[in-house]
Amino acid sequence: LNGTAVTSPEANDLEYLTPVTIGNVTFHLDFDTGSADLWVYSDELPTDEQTGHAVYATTDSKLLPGSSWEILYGDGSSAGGDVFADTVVVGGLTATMQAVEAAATLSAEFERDAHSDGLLGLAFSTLNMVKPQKQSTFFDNVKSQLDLPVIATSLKHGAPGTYDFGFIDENKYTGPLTYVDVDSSRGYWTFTADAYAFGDDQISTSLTGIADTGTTLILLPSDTVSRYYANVSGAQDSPLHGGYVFPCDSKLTPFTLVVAGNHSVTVPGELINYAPVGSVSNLCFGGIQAASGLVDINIFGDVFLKSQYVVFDAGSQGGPRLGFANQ
Ligand SMILES: O=C([C@@H]1CCCNC1)N1CCCCC1
Repeated sequence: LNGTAVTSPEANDLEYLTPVTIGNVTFHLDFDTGSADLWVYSDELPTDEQTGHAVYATTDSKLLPGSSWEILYGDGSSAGGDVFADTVVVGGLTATMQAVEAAATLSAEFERDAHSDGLLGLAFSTLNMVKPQKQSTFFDNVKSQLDLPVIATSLKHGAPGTYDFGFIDENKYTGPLTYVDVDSSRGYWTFTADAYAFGDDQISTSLTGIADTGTTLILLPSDTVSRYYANVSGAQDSPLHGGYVFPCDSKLTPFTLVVAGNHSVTVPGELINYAPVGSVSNLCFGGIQAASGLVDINIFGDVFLKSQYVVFDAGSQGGPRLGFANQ
């Protein structure tokens, strides 16, 4: 059995939300290939923090005795609580004894997110934060039902896309799929590009980072980012806006990763114009920004992933790997 779930972007493609049924309640969760916990808003939160969200009824649920969870994300946000076992359905696929992590505390960033009802982690289960015993991700729990141990993402700019589980949909991409090996030793979908390019200007330096559906932008080393915006007239690193901004009518340089020897994975300039900074100024915020001090790795987030049909292959032909094709 395989499955497909439709995922829909919030305003400015800030995050993509996908319906997940837990017990008999449907939650809209942020699928996150950069973490490995499935957590949801719950009745253990202060009532005002539950308002507007689907809420997990812990009083009707099967507790995992003695288990708890606490996560600090690289963007500084955090959440924590206790753990239950429940039936979780995504895109027609069912995990009967899925660890569902009920939020009892949320940081301000999550309290401000009026739309997401929680996260569904799709990184490797070694990254799960439940104690005393790590729990398996939804993907690990359904993997044995799938034809192939793969998740394939089709995230789009300003339009619904899909998460395919167990199969690769040839109708969703053009040209060949190019695969690159993944180093899963830190629990992320980490890969290395042999070189990268800003437009026609190739830089023969390797770039290692993670494919992270839960991060909005592309986050790179600050000197690399400054070199990119040197190509964009009128661009400036604005403390007021928290990163690089430029005139909204700028023609942005494409960003290319060179992988698997000589295959180019290119993000068109248009996708690097992330969004206007506000309703009055004609400044736009860049889709490539510097990784914050908290995070010491590069993150290829949604701005990157939107240009590709991406196959997160956990080992259909040996080790874990990522496949990229234009969509
Ligand atoms: O917390 C995160 C991200 C935050 C946004 C959502 N995806 C997971 N990490 C990924 C990069 C290394 C540090 C941990």
